[in-house]
Amino acid sequence: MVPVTFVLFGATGDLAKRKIYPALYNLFVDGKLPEAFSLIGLGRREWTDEFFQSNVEQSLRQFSRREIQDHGKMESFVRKFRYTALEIGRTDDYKKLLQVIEERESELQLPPNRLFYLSVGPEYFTTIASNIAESGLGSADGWKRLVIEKPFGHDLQSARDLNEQLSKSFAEDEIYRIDHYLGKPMVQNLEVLEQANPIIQALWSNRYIANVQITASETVGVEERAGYYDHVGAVRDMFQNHMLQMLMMLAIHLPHNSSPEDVRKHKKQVMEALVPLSKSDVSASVIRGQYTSGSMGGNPVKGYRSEPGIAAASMNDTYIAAKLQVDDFFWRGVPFYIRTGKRLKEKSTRIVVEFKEALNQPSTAALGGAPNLLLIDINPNEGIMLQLNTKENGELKPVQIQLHESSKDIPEAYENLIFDALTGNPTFFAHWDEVELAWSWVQPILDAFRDNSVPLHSYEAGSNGPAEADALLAADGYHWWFDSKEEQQTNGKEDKYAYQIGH
Ligand SMILES: NC(=O)C1=CN([C@@H]2O[C@H](COP(=O)(O)OP(=O)(O)OC[C@H]3O[C@@H](n4cnc5c(N)ncnc54)[C@H](OP(=O)(O)O)[C@@H]3O)[C@@H](O)[C@H]2O)C=CC1
Ligand SMILES: O=C1O[C@H](COP(=O)(O)O)[C@@H](O)[C@H](O)[C@H]1O
Repeated sequence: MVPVTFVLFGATGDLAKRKIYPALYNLFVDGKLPEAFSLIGLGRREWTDEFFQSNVEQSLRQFSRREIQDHGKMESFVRKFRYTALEIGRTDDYKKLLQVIEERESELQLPPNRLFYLSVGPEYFTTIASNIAESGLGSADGWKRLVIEKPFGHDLQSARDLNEQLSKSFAEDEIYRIDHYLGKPMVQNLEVLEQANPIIQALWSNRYIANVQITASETVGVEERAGYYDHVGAVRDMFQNHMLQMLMMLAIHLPHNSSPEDVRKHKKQVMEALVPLSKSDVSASVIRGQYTSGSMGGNPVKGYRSEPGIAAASMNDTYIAAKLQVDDFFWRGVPFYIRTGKRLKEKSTRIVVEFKEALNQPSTAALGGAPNLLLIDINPNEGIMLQLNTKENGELKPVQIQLHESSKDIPEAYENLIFDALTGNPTFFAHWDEVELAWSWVQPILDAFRDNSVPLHSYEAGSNGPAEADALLAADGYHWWFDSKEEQQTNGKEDKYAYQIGH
């Protein structure tokens, strides 16, 4: 692997501690970090290298998916880390940083390949990018890359402004916009599922698919992020990025041996085919919700407006469901239902593809069966399940066949994404075209929410969300799958439908 210096802005922060250090450590253990690797951590705090290294060590003990058993290995990992205090707005600090980087490069004989990872608030992105460019931190004798965390903008205009600013210092192919859902193994698998399986490929269109349901439900509430979340809501926090990325990954039809450019080109085509909503369409296709008090796992929990730091009359959305249409040759007429929310009954991210009934035959439901379904479990369980019908005692009976269940010892999203950024593979990062099209599609929803021209439905914490989201599907003759206990796949015998190969 190509030697590199990893320059981490926000090295003293929460994301670095919980995600970035553990990801780098697990890459190191798996032999997926370059032999010659240096990390320079940056923050305002006046830390020594030793203090920084011991913080990194502590974060590995607390957050790494692997238990730290080999102390020697961990020592050799943290020895690659150095710390320098830097104030983002102070240009002199970048000159000092350049010196530190060059000293380490010469000590370790590294070429000037530099990856700048911005694990700081979005208000700092443009200042950092321009200071990097102006201080000569990008060298003509090596490459430079910029990895940025979300949120990428607050709406369409601010995202465009941000991109314009960044592009003065970094070319598009040097910018890696993280969407951690794109790092999840099952989301990465979506590309292959259709491409590498002729059976699925043959069925993957409006000819056989009735509807697609994409759900990301969370049990957590707003936690300690009130200041951020109350201005953002589910639509910006999850829908504009993670949910639309999952839709793109499911709906693309890729040619064989596709390149990263093919993936991006086809994702862009999906976004271009999304039927736009006018502001006045929003109330017919979008459900906005906010949680009230309720109970989670038997414990009472507060409603959103009583959470610390949340405005008492907040109209912020903690839930959103929407019906989308992809108007292209493959998907015309197939509704995509998407929903995400906080303080829901379970933590689960999944995609359900519901197939149409057989032609010229009575409905399978009338005979005791159920529609054929393909369930793609993304998080926290990972797996694929196919629901078919069989006959038992003269009656149809749905059975669920577990096609794939991932082992627990698999890389986390951040490991996959950091590895790709280090090796220069942009496939699973959000290209500007996708981000812009996603903001464009979402903008009428933002406007309607801001103007309160759509109702804010309340739902009890611990429920499946507002009843109005059920009505969105019922109007088309469908319902959300796997919301009720008896439909749920439980790996167990009490499950009404469960039938599992090998169990
Ligand atoms: N935490 C998470 O789970 C997630 C975070 N994100 C995104 O990641 C980014 C970082 O989040 P998070 O780690 O939680 O934030 P924190 O507030 O925990 O950390 C912020 C970091 O920025 C540094 N910093 C702030 N201001 C300055 C400044 N003026 N000069 C130099 N350094 C500065 C801080 O260093 P110091 O205090 O030493 O000055 C600290 O290291 C944000 O964009 C967030 O939206 C995205 C997904 C999940
Ligand atoms: O980006 C975000 O994602 C998390 C949910 O991520 P997951 O991997 O646990 O599904 C969400 O809680 C957070 O609000 C949001 O900013």
